[in-house]
Amino acid sequence: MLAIRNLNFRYPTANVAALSDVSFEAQRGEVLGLLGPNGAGKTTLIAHLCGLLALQSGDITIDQQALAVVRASQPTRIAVAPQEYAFYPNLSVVENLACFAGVGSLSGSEKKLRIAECLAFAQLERYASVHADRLSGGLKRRLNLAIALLHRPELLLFDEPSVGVDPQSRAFLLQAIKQLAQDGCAVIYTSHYMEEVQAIADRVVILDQGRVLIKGPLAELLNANGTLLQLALEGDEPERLQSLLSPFGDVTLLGTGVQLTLASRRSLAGVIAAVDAAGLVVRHARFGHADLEQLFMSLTHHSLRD
Ligand SMILES: Nc1ncnc2c1ncn2[C@@H]1O[C@H](COP(=O)(O)OP(=O)(O)OP(=O)(O)O)[C@@H](O)[C@H]1O
Repeated sequence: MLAIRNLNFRYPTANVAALSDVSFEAQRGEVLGLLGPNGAGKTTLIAHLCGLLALQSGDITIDQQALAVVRASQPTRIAVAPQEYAFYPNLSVVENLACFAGVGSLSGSEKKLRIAECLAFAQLERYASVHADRLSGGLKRRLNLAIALLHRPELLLFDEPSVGVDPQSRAFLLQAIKQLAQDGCAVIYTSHYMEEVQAIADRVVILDQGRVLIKGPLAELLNANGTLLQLALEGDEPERLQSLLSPFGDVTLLGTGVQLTLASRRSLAGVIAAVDAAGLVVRHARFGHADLEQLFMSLTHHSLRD
């Protein structure tokens, strides 16, 4: 549905590119998780999709048509639920919906029906007559969501929608976004919370310093990347552990411990035996497939939150 090809972008005042040769696709019926640490280029990418930044080089198409053409001729096919609150604070919830419904092509009974459906989907019926500025942070995000859905968009962009949201609203938002993809939308969900992306994404693109570091179906990425062992010692001697374990695979310092990506043909038993023979006492151990954070760390040797 959405195809991004070889996208490059540099802000006029910047020395380095914000996006370098970025290519990926988003499909209907799927949540694409766009993940990356601060400054990775997520907002710059979303700004392109919203038409806020002009292309410098590369292509963005929707069903093989240039994005700019689609945005000009059928703007309601794409909707964004932005990081900031995108509504009129002095209007009630339902007045906001009526106002944004009027901006597009909705009118008459269809407009009324769609407002009711979006209120219901975002579970905002109880707050319909409340002024938007009196809503809690979580309810404000839900109003952003309801507004974004009014015109039945085919591509929905969520830019860090859960920042500053209480856990209950966060769980609701994640479930609602998953539902939208199941109903046939293409959804792009940006976040620097890898747990969220891991919870809802079908496909993942990880950006780092403006480049695509890794992309693919979430399940494949998590299964393909070997087995990880995280160890911490009594007495906090991670450097000693790092040199001891380096023959067993790729070792990264991780706070007071280390993370080892086991090389093929190396076994967990061998690692334990080596630690034991060195007389080291293990305080914490975790063994299993990598999660997205660990995958990112094993590729970049720094954390998503650095
Ligand atoms: N208006 C601007 N002028 C110059 N450089 C910018 C501008 N906006 C962003 N940048 C730079 O472009 C790069 C990508 O920034 P961007 O905001 O897209 O990253 P991000 O992944 O959204 O980060 P965050 O999670 O912190 O929002 C960074 O190096 C940033 O400093």
